[in-house]
Amino acid sequence: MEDQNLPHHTSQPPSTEDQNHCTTSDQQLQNLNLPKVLLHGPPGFSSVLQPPYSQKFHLLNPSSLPLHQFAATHPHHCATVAAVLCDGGYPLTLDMLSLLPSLRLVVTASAGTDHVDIDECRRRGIQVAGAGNLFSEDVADLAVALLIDVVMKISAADRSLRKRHVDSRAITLASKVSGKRVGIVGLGRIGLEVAHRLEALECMVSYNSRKQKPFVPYPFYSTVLELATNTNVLVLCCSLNDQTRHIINREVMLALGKGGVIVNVGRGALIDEKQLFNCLMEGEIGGAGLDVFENEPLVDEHFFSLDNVVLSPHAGFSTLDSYLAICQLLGLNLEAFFSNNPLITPVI
Ligand SMILES: O=CC(=O)O
Repeated sequence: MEDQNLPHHTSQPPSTEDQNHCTTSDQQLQNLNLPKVLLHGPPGFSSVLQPPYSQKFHLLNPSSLPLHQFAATHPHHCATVAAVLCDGGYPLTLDMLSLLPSLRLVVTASAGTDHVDIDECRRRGIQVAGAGNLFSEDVADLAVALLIDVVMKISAADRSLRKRHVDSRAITLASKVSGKRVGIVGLGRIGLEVAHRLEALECMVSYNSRKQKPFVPYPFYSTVLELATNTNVLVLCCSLNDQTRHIINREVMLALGKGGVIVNVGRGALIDEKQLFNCLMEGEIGGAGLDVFENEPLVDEHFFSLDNVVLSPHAGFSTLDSYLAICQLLGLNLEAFFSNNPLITPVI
């Protein structure tokens, strides 16, 4: 696979060398009775499964080959793969799943599962485990950091200073974070973490989600349009599905208004990105902080020219602490499944 298709989740820190799928005969003998686990992620992905877990499975690592080519060249392996360990940036579509007739488990190194055909997994009785809440705090921290950066124009001021525009204060008048009316779209674990942080910043939090949450004190709006109408900032924390794709359209952006800011730590396609660019250009909204993009890992370069946009490379979960924790969690999920125990962080 091309380097440019490498995602985010588990591509760092630098990995040990990939395990080659053409194993030596000694290894083959050793592996005979071990469950076959196919690694579906960026080069270096094999390093996410560390000892002792890596020794409990027969790992197949086709990292340089797309899955369908691996299936064509190694049909015997694909016929008996019992589990797939995948990265959030690597899709597992219906077609791909059909190449793996013995598949019983998918473990993904991501909290989001929009890259996996969950309906097909459910239909075939394939269990799925994800990152659970492991990244929630990191992602919430980043969401708030992006919000503060856009509103207070920190990155813009930094760029200005580096260009020796020493009197940059004149052109980078920022606005206050405290007192902002912030609408959170999707009040799951990440959304709640964002809300708690914003309370400390004296923002007024409200939210939209599929259902009103009786246990939270924040005002609920049943549509994103109403939420946008009543807030200065939207923070997108919901998952991507058919109902939420382009949930932030031009109408919502216009409702948010000229000083409005959008922060996205969910998935790129929650926003109609072309309309976002147009609204930013036309001054219909004030700014955006984006950690996720519609065509990841590519970023629409139009955004590079906008000083009121802060960009981050889908890095909400990529602290070293969380990387170490996800490595362990992936192994624990595999081990649980093959010992007939419940998954640690089940999705289905
Ligand atoms: O985007 C990050 C994740 O889904 O874990």
